[in-house]
Amino acid sequence: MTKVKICGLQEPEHVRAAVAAGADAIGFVFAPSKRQISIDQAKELAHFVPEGVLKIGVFVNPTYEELEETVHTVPLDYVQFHGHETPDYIATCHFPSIKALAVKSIGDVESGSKFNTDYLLFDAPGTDFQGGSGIPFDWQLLQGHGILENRLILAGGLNPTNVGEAIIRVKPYMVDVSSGVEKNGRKSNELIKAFIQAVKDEERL
Ligand SMILES: O=C(O)c1ccccc1NCC(=O)[C@H](O)[C@H](O)COP(=O)(O)O
Repeated sequence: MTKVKICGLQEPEHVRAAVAAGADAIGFVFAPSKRQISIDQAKELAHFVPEGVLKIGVFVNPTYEELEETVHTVPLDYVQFHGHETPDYIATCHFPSIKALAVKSIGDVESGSKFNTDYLLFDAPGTDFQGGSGIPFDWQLLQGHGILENRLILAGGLNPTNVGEAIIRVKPYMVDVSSGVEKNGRKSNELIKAFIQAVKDEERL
C-alpha cells in the first residue's frame, strides 16, 4: 500500500489521530513556519508515536549541529531537507534522509538523481522554496519516472479528494500532506482520517 506521511503536526491529539488512522510517518517542522515546533515540543509529541511509525524532521538549510541535536533528542528517524542543501552537504551529514525538490519543470525532477538520499520528495514550488503551500503541481512531470518509484514521495496540495487520482497517476512510494488535512489553519482529526481512508480505498480498487 502507498505509505502516508502526515506533516506539520503540533498537538498530541492530532498525532494520536494520525497514528490511530494508520499513518506510516509523522512530520515535525523545525523550519520557520506557522507549523514550526521546538525540539522540546517534538520530544513530547514523540511519546505518542509508536515503534514502526516514522518520525521525520523537516528542516530548511540546517546546520549540522542543529540536525545532530534534534535527531538525537526527539529522536528522529529521518531528516527532510527542504531548502537549498547541496548533495555534498547532505552526504556529509550521514543521517537517513529525504531531499525535497520544488517541481516547475522536468529538469527539477531529473535533478533528483544528484542526491544520494533514501527518498526524494517532490513538492509544489513556492516563492522561495519552502513547503506546506497547499498547492498541487503538474503531476504529469513525474509520470514515467518509474526508476524513482521506490524512493518517490509525492507532496503539494494533496487532500482527501485528490489523493486517489494522484496515486493512480504518479504511483508514489509515499504521499505527504499538510494543508489538505487542516481546517481554519489547524489540523483536523476528521480530515486526517479521511485522507488516510482515501489512500486505503484507492488500494482496494
Ligand atoms: O509545512 C510547512 O509549513 C513547511 C515549512 C517549511 C518547509 C517545509 C514545510 N513543509 C514540508 C512538508 O513536508 C509538507 O507536508 C509539504 O510541503 C506539503 O505541504 P501541503 O502542500 O501543505 O500539503
